Amino acid sequence: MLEIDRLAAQAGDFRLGEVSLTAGAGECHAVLGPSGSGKSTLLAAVLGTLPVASGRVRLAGEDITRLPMEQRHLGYLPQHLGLFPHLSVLDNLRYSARARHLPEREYRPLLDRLVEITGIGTLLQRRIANLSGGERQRVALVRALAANPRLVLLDEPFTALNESLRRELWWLMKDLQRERGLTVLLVTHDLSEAYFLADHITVLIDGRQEQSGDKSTVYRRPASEPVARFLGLKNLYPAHRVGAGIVDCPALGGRLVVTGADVSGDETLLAIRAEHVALRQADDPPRDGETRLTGRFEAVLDLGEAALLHFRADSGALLEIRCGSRVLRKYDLQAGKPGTVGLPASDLFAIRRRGASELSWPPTAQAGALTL
Ligand SMILES: Nc1ncnc2c1ncn2[C@@H]1O[C@H](COP(=O)(O)OP(=O)(O)OP(=O)(O)O)[C@@H](O)[C@H]1O
Repeated sequence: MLEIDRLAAQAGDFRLGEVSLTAGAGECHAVLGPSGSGKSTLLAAVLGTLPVASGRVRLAGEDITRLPMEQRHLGYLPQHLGLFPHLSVLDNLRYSARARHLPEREYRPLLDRLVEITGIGTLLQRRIANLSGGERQRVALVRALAANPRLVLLDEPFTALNESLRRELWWLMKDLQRERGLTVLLVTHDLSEAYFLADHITVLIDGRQEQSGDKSTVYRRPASEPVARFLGLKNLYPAHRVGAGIVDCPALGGRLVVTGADVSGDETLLAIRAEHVALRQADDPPRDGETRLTGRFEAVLDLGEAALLHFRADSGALLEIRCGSRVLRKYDLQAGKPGTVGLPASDLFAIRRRGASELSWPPTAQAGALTL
């Protein structure tokens, strides 16, 4: 089990901290955040290549905060791969196990399996310089995993790979986590990768831990505007507190009640995920607690499995809607057509606005249309 407790570190002028997170044996914790937010810096501090200014890192109960890097026995796939160019692929793969003086019979079965699954068996005698980008990435992944580490740190491990290989490796990671109790600290920009692999998610913004929790909570209830925007939530509308648990949100049709968490300041944002905006027919009977908006579809984009729509409400608000592409055909949705959408009360939630007074938290807000 990995426990990071109020970890702070300094890289040049950049300060990271304080970060606290955990990952149990066999779990994956994904670290997300915009470029330059400190994700690789966090990995460097856990790995031991960057000194820790304060805080603790524990692995299986052992405090490794000040342990020399080579005694931590961690698997590491750096963003720039860090393969040894003068060694063959096979010698790169054996490097960690040999450095730890593991006998070949101990590490070879896992290594052979990883080689087979990643399809690099024909590359073993090649030099790193002669490999393609995707081949190097697979070699670096196998190298990070081959010595059967307790914890593996993966910095953007699957970026140069095609979709089908990436998915295959995602499943491989799941297998290794389950079979060997492999614990993973993963840095990624890819939200679907984080949702697939991770049990928990931490979002870093400007070196600060903005939110951390189980992945569905972070997904369903981003705690602040920067997290929401980073996670791709577009439907955010300014709202004002007008009474206990009541907000006025002109863009979403007026007054709404916030039942889960009261708004303690004046300024907040009401939010709804694109996939929670419901498509309705103009003559659909009203539903309890659902806010209806009429307007016009401005754009309709068929992405294959799913579709993205832009809907301009009569109030002027723009809503992004995500639905299955079959729905497009069912309702014959096209840009320029008028339409009606529903905002289910349980899917509307309040978000803390940076720079403004804060909401009371945890974020269990549920908003519903208020009949006044
Ligand atoms: N050794 C260093 N000296 C000075 N500045 C550094 C050093 N290492 C990192 N930084 C700075 O710290 C900030 C965070 O860098 P870091 O690599 O951790 O970000 P990141 O979130 O991993 O970004 P990306 O997604 O682009 O890889 C950046 O502004 C970077 O330039």
